[in-house]
Amino acid sequence: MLSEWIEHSLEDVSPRSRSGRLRGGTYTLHAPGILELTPSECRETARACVVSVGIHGNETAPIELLGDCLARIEAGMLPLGAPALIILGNLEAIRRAKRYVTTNLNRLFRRDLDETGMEPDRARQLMNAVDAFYARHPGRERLHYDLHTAIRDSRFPRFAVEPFADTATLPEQWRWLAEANIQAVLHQHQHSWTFSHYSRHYHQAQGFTLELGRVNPFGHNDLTLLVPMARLIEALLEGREPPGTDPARMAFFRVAHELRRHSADFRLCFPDDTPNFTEFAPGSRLAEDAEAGPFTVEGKPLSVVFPNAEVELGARAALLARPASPPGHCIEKSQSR
Ligand SMILES: O=C(O)CCC(=O)N[C@@H](CCC(=O)O)C(=O)O
Ligand SMILES: [Zn+2]
Repeated sequence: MLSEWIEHSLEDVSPRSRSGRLRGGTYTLHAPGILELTPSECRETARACVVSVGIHGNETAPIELLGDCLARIEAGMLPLGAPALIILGNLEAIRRAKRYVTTNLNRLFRRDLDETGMEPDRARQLMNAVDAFYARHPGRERLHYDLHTAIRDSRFPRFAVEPFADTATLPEQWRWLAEANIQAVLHQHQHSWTFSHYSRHYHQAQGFTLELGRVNPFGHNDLTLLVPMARLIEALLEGREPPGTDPARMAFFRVAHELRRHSADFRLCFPDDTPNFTEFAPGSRLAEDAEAGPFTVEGKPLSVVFPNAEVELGARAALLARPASPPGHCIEKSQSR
């Protein structure tokens, strides 16, 4: 059943049964694309894990990676030892191989959301599912990895976005992510209302958006590059303590400024295929907007992440970041980089 869940969810096939047994536990299908795994025995070290993929419909590598993990659980190769909520985010967008259908789902995860439509309704359903899941596992450390791929190349193809929130990241996370071959970390500077931010902000979870390479159609992803990330997710599903390594092998950045598209007459002043984390020197003009005017780099260089001039009006068109110190290092060190 598990190995067919993704396919059946995308084909909108009604499940024969909404719950059942699997090796080492049970599964429950709460709604289309929302699957809970409950181990017969939870390990002491187990976290309450939310793993989400396909929040953007054209980001297929994480869906393939998750499919492999589920197949391994079903085959008895991966003994379930942690409660897990597995989410296929924007089913209709995945079917259409599009980032979203009417609006970007990954900007809607807020409890005061009052928009209506397919994506807002899905955001509410996913928020309710996460709320209920964490409530079923009180006292257990909470974790949420929201897996994505980026539209363009990157100086660091695999990187983590740490949402802005009051909840501090535990040092073990940096160690696990470094071992999972994450190459860089971007600290957010303000609330972003993404899915990983939701779990961090409202549930104090260790939540991250993980960018795992570039957008590709199904069947065109090189999953060998993601083996270390798959091992991390498998360790978490087993309820084992994942292995870690020195976080200083990752590059750390902090968002200094967010570029927003204010008018229809908006453009980014660099080529469309500029890789993420490309650095621009002071004096470089980065954007022109009929309403907000030009944006020029001032002071120290800025690195551009997620540039996209085609976003909806009012939405984020790029993050602009500067190097930051690795956790546990002093500020002076980062400034001298
Ligand atoms: O490559 C891009 O421009 C977008 C890739 C993507 O979907 N990124 C996420 C990041 C979420 C975050 O800021 O935590 C997004 O834009 O939703
Ligand atoms: Zn995405």
